[in-house]
Amino acid sequence: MHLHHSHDVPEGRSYGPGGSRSPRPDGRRRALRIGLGGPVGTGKTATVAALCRALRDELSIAVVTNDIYTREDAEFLLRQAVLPAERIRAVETGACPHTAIRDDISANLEAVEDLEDQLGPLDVILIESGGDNLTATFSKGLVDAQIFVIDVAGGDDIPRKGGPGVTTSDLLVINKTDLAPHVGADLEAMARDAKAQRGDLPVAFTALKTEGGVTPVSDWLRERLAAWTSAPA
Ligand SMILES: Nc1nc2c(ncn2[C@@H]2O[C@H](COP(=O)(O)OP(=O)(O)OP(=O)(O)O)[C@@H](O)[C@H]2O)c(=O)[nH]1
Repeated sequence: MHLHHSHDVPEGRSYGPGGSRSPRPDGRRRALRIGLGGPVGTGKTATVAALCRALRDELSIAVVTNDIYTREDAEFLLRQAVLPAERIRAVETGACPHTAIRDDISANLEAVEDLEDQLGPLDVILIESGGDNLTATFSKGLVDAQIFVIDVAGGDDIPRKGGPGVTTSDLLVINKTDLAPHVGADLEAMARDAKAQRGDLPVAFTALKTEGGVTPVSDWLRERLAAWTSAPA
């Protein structure tokens, strides 16, 4: 099919914007698109890697990474062989990664549609944003749901301080709980503060270096996917 190379995002994209379930031109439902954002070094790539390992035998998964000038995150995932190489795409944002996931989403949309064209039906596409600050959020035109990853090493007052990632993400991941005793982070206070900021929106505490550490996130993703596939197309 024809791929868009312009920087404008045309109205009525072929597979429909995030949030819309409009089918692909061949009538199939498009993949569920999940964004992963969060500050530098909190474990976004580690979450993507662990999700791929946990789910790749049961689901058809692909990944898009965003880095400023490099393909580092994609290369890490390739080295770790979490998925076959053709399932991993790198977008070099060349500037603030915010822009690529929020304002000018055309390069990411192109990567997503390209993956679906080349690989056939996919269940999930994970879109990882470059490391950024607490305000990085994804355009609803790019993703159907977003995960925001923070860690206990960044300070246990981050959930209390809020910010759009903490307050509005569909899943807040608080990673590196294994480090809590070493950095004096109070996990119960973090859970309380997150609840106060997020109400009923879910929070997952993870220790990704631990076997099975990604389970709360993979369980959430399975639920999202079940809701996505059971809703009318
Ligand atoms: N102790 C501990 N380290 C972790 C955990 N998860 C990730 N790490 C480590 O934290 C570092 C950063 O993880 P990444 O997954 O690269 O973080 P990122 O958010 O993708 O980083 P950027 O892409 O640079 O923003 C790596 O050295 C990981 O091995 C965890 O649960 N516990």
